[in-house]
Amino acid sequence: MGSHQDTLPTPVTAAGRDGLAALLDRPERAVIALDFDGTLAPIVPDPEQARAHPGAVPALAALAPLVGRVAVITGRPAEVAVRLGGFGGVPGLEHLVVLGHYGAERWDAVSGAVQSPPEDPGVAAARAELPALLADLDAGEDRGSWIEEKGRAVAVHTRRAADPEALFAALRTPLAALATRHGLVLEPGRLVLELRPAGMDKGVALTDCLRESGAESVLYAGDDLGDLAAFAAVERLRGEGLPGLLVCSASAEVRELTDRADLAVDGPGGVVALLGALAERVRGAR
Ligand SMILES: O=P(O)(O)OC[C@H]1O[C@H](O[C@H]2O[C@H](CO)[C@@H](O)[C@H](O)[C@H]2O)[C@H](O)[C@@H](O)[C@@H]1O
Repeated sequence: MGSHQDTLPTPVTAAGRDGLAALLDRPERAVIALDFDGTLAPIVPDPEQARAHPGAVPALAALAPLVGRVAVITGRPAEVAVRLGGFGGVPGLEHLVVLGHYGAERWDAVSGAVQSPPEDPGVAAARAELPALLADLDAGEDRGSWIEEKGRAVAVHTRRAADPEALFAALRTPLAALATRHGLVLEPGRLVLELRPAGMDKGVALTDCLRESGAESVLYAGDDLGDLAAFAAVERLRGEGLPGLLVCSASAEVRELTDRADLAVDGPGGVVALLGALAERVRGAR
């Protein structure tokens, strides 16, 4: 990896500068938590083709031994994020944790196993109704929608449609109604509408992870609407005295995180550069 020593950016907010200072002061008590798609992995049209940015695993592996914990918190099934990210069996990532399905699943590198709750029967019921509903709306696969089977959730993607935003907008209300009918919630994301069980979000997942780790500071990086719950958790915890740094992996597709972030970087490449610069700064201070 090249030198990042002089490239550690300064957060634009006082709270973010405090968060970064606390992280650098006691890195061994810091938690670094990151989203996967759009943050560690560039966005691509086919979710199965997504891969971690080539610099992501080396940067995480360099940083992880220097901090209290590194966690990936993702809407993906944990096993899928581990596979697409290439996170398993990596020297330096022996204690990595991947919290999948917005925190409902947990994979840890020590055991290599995934812990999951029982499946919600509402997901199977909603899944069974989806193809007919999309056909009734003239929004089937022939119109560019694509159903992602996620096991504990089901998602409808519109990125491949001729007008992805228009299809997304047209599907939002009917899919919200379908979710409600089956006791699920609708999770909107980057040209994706996911129907998933209620009761867990990235804010709950991050808060639990911080408590379990005895964290004294946190860095959270995300790019999409599902990351706002984690942003809100960090904001709340800052009010309770836990310093935190909010990083936005910025894109032209999502604006909602930029104003809430202490630091905006240019997509996964910017996140990787930030992680590398952090590792160098921490190592240099030893
Ligand atoms: O929480 P995340 O790790 O950000 O996962 C959120 C969703 O990401 C995936 O969809 C997004 O990435 C795809 C691949 O780049 C892209 O094609 C799609 O348009 C994006 O929305 C994934 O497919 C979903 O299951 C995740 O929930």
